[in-house]
Amino acid sequence: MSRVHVSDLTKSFGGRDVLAGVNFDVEPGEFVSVIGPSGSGKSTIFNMLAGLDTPDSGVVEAPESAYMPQNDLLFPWRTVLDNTTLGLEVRGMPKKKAREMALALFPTFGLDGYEKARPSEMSGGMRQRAAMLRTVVQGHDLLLLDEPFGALDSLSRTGMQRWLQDMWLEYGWTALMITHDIREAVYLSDRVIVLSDKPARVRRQVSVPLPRPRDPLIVTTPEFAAVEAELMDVLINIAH
Ligand SMILES: Nc1ncnc2c1ncn2[C@@H]1O[C@H](COP(=O)(O)OP(=O)(O)OP(=O)(O)O)[C@@H](O)[C@H]1O
Repeated sequence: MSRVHVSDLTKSFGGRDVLAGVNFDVEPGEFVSVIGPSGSGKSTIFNMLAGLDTPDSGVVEAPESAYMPQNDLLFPWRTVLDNTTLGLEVRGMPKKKAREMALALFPTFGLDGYEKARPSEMSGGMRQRAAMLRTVVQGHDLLLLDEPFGALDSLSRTGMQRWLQDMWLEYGWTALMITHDIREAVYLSDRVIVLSDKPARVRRQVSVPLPRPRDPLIVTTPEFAAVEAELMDVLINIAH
């Protein structure tokens, strides 16, 4: 089951409350974004979903996940192929088999011909796709994406958002994504969870009832703008 269930989650660090009772669910196959003020505990929640940290109290139920952290964390001295096999090798898969599995995904991820390149020889978008390939090849149903496109320029970012939507439609993952970009959240998501300022609670959940596949120009429609405005309004009220 790839359902995510988070209930009454609390966490403090050094006596300072960071999470003050966080509740949300994510249904199998749903794409949900999490936005909120800086330092509101988004990465802390993801660490718990990934099993890297434990809550002080509350319940976290999530299937085994593939976690793609904020920066791509590719090793500069390894080739792209050897970077993408890393997750499988760590889990004990023989190198040959790991390479076969990763190589099969290279065309889909737009990385054909770059197997032997080093990360420094690739664009930011390609590095992100390589990091995503390394994540996806591990075969988990739940994708945790922490600001996957934060380091990219706006044009590459738009291209990558469209690409991610296509991948998600094809593979049917359950996806949770942290982003600071309201437009990115609306474009990609079925639902957006807005966290309050620290200590975090879920302030609002906003559904995005826009049809798929979504053309990048959907951002210019009144329906898109209405969802964007609702989110903007919640976030501005948190800040003041
Ligand atoms: N291991 C830790 N030890 C101490 N404090 C921590 C630890 N992890 C997180 N924090 C603190 O908890 C708070 C929430 O951090 P977190 O990284 O979850 O926020 P965030 O919403 O992801 O932030 P941003 O949007 O800036 O990435 C911050 O004040 C941070 O300093």
